[in-house]
Amino acid sequence: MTLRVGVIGTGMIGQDHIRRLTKVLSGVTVTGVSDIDATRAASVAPAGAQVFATAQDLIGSDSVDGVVICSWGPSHEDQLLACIAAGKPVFCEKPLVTSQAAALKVMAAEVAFGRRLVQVGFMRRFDADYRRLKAVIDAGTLGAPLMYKSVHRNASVPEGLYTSEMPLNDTLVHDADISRWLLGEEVAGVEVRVPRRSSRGGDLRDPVVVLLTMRSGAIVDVEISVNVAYGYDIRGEVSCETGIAALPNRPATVITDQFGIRQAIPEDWRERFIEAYDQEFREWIAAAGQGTATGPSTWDGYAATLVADAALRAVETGGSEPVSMCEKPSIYFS
Ligand SMILES: NC(=O)c1ccc[n+]([C@@H]2O[C@H](COP(=O)([O-])OP(=O)(O)OC[C@H]3O[C@@H](n4cnc5c(N)ncnc54)[C@H](O)[C@@H]3O)[C@@H](O)[C@H]2O)c1
Ligand SMILES: O[C@H]1[C@H](O)[C@@H](O)[C@H](O)[C@@H](O)[C@H]1O
Repeated sequence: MTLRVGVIGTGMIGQDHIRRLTKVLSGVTVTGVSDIDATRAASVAPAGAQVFATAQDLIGSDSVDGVVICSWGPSHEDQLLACIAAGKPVFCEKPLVTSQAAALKVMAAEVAFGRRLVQVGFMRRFDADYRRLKAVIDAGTLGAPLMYKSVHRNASVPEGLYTSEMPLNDTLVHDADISRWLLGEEVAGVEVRVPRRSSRGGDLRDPVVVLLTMRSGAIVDVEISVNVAYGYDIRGEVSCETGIAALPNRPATVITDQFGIRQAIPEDWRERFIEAYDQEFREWIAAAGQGTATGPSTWDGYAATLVADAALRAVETGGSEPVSMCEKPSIYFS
């Protein structure tokens, strides 16, 4: 069976996902696209795909079995609720939504539907290196994890569009999710420290250091820098009782020339996580074909939203902000 997919939001990542859905992956075809910028949608629509005037038209169409949401975060809530109302499996780019209230609304709708329909785009969980790191921690041979260091550096961010809240409510969500997944527990509290500002970002609050205290007492420290110029640099290191487990630096050809001996650094997330995005969609296509979803869920999106909200509060208060979650609905136990 071929899954017929509609893509909402045809900007940077929407176009990259259209490329993988049409040129890389099998068992899937893009039958529709939609964007508030209709010219952009029309210019990137693959051959044979219909350009829908609105996201709601796309979601309701008989030619769409599953939906991929790549619009801006604040639009996700309405689009997710429409997908759930239509009973259609949906892959939604992070962040799931941008407020706790919205996350609870989406969760209530999915629970009322009775099974998972939503997969959130936390692609790190599909990255082979992160999967190997988790396997080492889960094996328990290094003892209990005590600390995790997560480094998240972007070369640059879109000027004017990326605001001072976004390191905490757009970028941090990846680190929050991967920390919960690697350590197998929820976040209990969040603190934020703001070091000397990088002059490269103008008024942008950059970098930031975020401390997550997990329920066991394990501590995660996250560096978020979004203007480092040299490339997209993602690192992770777990300190356990009797050893350390760390992500490898990505293998790359070693170049020797007049500038020295060096390895290239990925330019951005598209390059660094190219295989992870392919794999998250392979798994989504298989699950969506069965009318459901797999991997990061609405619950995980909700958890990351709470961490983002707490981080934004912590910047204001300068203290530790608690994270308290509602009871986990049974559809999210796998
Ligand atoms: N998983 C990742 O690594 C990753 C990487 C990049 C972006 N993202 C996420 O993907 C989403 C899109 O990011 P981007 O970088 O592609 O942004 P972008 O600005 O390049 O593209 C977003 C597109 O969505 C369209 N859009 C906005 N609101 C819409 C609506 N209500 N209906 C239809 N179209 C709408 C815009 O016109 C634009 O074309 C964001 O949520 C972002 O956080 C995730
Ligand atoms: O939307 C992007 C994307 O999620 C990247 O993976 C992250 O590194 C960026 O900081 C964020 O702005």
